[in-house]
Amino acid sequence: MDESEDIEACKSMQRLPDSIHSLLGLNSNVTASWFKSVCSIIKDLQSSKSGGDTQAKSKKIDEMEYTDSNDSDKNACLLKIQGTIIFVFVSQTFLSKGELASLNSQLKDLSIQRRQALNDFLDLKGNIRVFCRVRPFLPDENCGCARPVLTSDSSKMLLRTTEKKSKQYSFDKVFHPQSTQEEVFSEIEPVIKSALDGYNVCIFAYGQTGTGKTYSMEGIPSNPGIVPRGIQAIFEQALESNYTFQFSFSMLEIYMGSLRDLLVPRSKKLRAPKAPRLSIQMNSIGGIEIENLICVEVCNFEQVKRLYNLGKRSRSTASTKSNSNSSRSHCLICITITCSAAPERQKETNKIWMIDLGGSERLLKTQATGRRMEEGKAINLSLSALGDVISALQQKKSHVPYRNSKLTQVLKDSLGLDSKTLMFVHVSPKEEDLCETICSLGFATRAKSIHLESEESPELKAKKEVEMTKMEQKLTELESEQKDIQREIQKLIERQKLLMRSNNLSYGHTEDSLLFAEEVQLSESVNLHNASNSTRASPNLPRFMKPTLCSQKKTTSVHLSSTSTRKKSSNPSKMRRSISVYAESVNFESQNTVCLSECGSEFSMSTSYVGQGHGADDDTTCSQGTSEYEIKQVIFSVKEKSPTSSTTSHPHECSNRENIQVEESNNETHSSIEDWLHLQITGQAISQTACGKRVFAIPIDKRNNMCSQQNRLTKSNQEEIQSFISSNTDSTSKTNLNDGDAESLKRIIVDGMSYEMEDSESKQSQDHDQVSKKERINCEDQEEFADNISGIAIVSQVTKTPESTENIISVDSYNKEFSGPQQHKDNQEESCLHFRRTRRSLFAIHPSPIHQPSELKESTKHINRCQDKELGTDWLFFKTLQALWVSILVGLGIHSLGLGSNFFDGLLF
Ligand SMILES: Nc1ncnc2c1ncn2[C@@H]1O[C@H](COP(=O)(O)OP(=O)(O)OP(=O)(O)O)[C@@H](O)[C@H]1O
Repeated sequence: MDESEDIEACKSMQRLPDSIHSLLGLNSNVTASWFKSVCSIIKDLQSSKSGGDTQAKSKKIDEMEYTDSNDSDKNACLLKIQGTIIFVFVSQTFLSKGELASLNSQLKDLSIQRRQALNDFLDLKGNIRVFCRVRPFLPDENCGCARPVLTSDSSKMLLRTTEKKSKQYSFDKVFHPQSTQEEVFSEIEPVIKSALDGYNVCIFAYGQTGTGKTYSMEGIPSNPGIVPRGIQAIFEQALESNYTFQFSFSMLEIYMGSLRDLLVPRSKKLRAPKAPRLSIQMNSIGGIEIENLICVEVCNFEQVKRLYNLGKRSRSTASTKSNSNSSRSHCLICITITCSAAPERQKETNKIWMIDLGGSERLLKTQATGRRMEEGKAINLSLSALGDVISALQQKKSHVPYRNSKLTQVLKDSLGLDSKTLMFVHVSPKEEDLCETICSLGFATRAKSIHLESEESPELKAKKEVEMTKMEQKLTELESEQKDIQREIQKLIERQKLLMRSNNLSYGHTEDSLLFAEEVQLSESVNLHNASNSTRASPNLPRFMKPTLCSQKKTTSVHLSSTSTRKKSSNPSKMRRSISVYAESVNFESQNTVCLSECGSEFSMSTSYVGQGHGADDDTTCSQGTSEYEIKQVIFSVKEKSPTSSTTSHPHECSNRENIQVEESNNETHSSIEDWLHLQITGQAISQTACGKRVFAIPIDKRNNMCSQQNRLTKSNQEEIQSFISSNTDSTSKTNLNDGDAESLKRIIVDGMSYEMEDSESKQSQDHDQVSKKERINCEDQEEFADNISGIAIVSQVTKTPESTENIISVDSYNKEFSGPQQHKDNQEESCLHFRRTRRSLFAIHPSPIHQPSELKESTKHINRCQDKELGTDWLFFKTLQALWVSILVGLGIHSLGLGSNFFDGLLF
């Protein structure tokens, strides 16, 4: 019986108790032959699915005899049949639960095997692989001249250096000019899988300016490149996976040795506030964190695409001799993948970097001057540092020179060890670019150094090929086996749902049937418990402690609503606020235990960023943590909630209801993302007070689509803050804020001061911004939007350790704090944006007495007085000492000159 037939059969069975029930009053229609045929259907059903004890019990059906003596006997017969059918349903429900548990454990084993097989396969292929891509001639290029680049086979390349000489280079693969984007991507796909298995991945596009790096990475709309394909593949593969993942997106560039967040739009205004400086930090487990980098939680390709387009607009590009739209920086895209429900993954959180490197160029050839020359130098320097690092890793040197450039510092935790690195070296087919081509191929050779040094013999190579083919086959088999089991699970879930519905329908009909079914259920649950440990049923409970069938029915609905209301996870070790729908109730056991219990852990992951149900306690806990890093993290509001929360969940968890929710939320996501992008654009609208202190502001657009209720200050709050800010420009005006407000504002001021300090330190990035203003894309609409901001929400001081996000004070917690208990209560709904600040900045306070609320003014005055007092005592003591010392010196001098008192008397008179 195939899947659809099975389900159809189940559906008909589902209707059977109903049909029988409807016959209860119409006994005249029930004949002996009808009774017999129903009994045989039930027997068939039992024999197909039941076994062991279930079958023994179902012998009852044979014992049934149709007696047509009177109506009450007929009714009794019908009730017996009904009860038996229910018994069959219930027993099958339990059997399928046992089956589900075993399928789940099989699936887990398979996924471990598959991960291992994939990793072995990639290890054999090489954890650092270098590819070469030869660009085709462009329509406006003269392809008449002899081509210096020839590809002999898929891994070798001949470069004709002179008329008679040619040099051979070998790579993991060579993509000739006609190679398609699909072919290129085929090399990426296994690595994407590896990224979902928890390995860090780096994909680089290297090459001379204008050789097609951006084409390979980004592609063109009609022919997308590695980045869009890769990201799409990540989401697709996550969907197919057994686990739920969280993804976040960051985009930055390294321009002339400094980092710049591409998700922070540049402002055209001269006096516009600068974005906080990005700095590279290492966390306690050796991971690299970029302080202040915006990190956006994403849950589908569409969101990433929009963010990517936003970031792309801010990239530093300029027209050069070789390329009219040349990238003058390294562009780094980072997808951070988190999956805490999968212990077999290599890491709980890992990263996949996709890097469009700046074009390598010979300055002599480009004849670049001024800034273009400086840019070229910076690019070449960092490329050389990257080459050194890759070469050192290939040669397994004890010292890897990561510190030599910002690029290698950022990628430190993603290059080497068990990370996967793919380098696509691009070359031009043009004769005139021969020197650059030699340079690029030289770089590639260095990156592949270990391969060249231990040049494999043909036999060894052939053996390796065979081994790899075997591994690939094994991998394919494991993957298809995995898919089969996933399908089985899905089928079983469908069946279970139908059976459950049947049970519910049937139980409603007669007391007898109900009691009978309960009896069966109890005995079956005992069997099931013995059969499977993974089932969290509590069959050993005495009957009075077990849920009644009515309560089971209720709990089904409770469960469904609980999944949608998304309670908060109690897991305190989670890095970020998590919302769990983990179902603790034993009531689920009798219905869909395996599915729900596993589902709980999955959902607790999948909905972690939705931002609901942030209790006050949470926020308090968050605020107390110690911090090393400062990362601005933007979390989509509840409307933006991750479809991955459902779609990437374990197949057997995907209830129809959840799927429907996902589809609905997807529609909302699109409009919300637009709004969020606007918010990002206007996010630069950092309110600036006259004294230069900055308040990091999150603008709220007029439609209020993106920001959730809790992230908005009430109108009066906003007015208060605005009046406070304006009052700061007038030192005589007094604020009428209460103690709590003043406290909060103190913190804002502290933030402002520390930003100010950071600003003064970030001269280099300011310079960059000054320069880039000339090259910047049109931001007028962004500015306009910024001018239309209707209000501001103030971001509070946030602390975080890399391991724990309990230490976050989010916007909502600030708002809670600021707006008092009422709003606090209301703020349980959603969250939108989280900005984190370092604890360090808390201490980086310039004592500035102006523009402070009265309490702060008072305290500052007090501090100043104390300081003056302390300083004054020291100063007096020092002056006295100095005077004494001078007097002694003068005395000694006079004495040595032999001048007596007569001399002084003569002077005076
Ligand atoms: N494989 C290819 N097929 C078709 N066109 C290509 C290919 N590779 C590159 N091009 C074209 O060549 C031009 C230059 O490519 P691209 O801008 O990607 O170079 P780049 O290496 O990124 O340059 P830069 O370092 O200056 O940014 C573009 O017009 C691009 O469309």
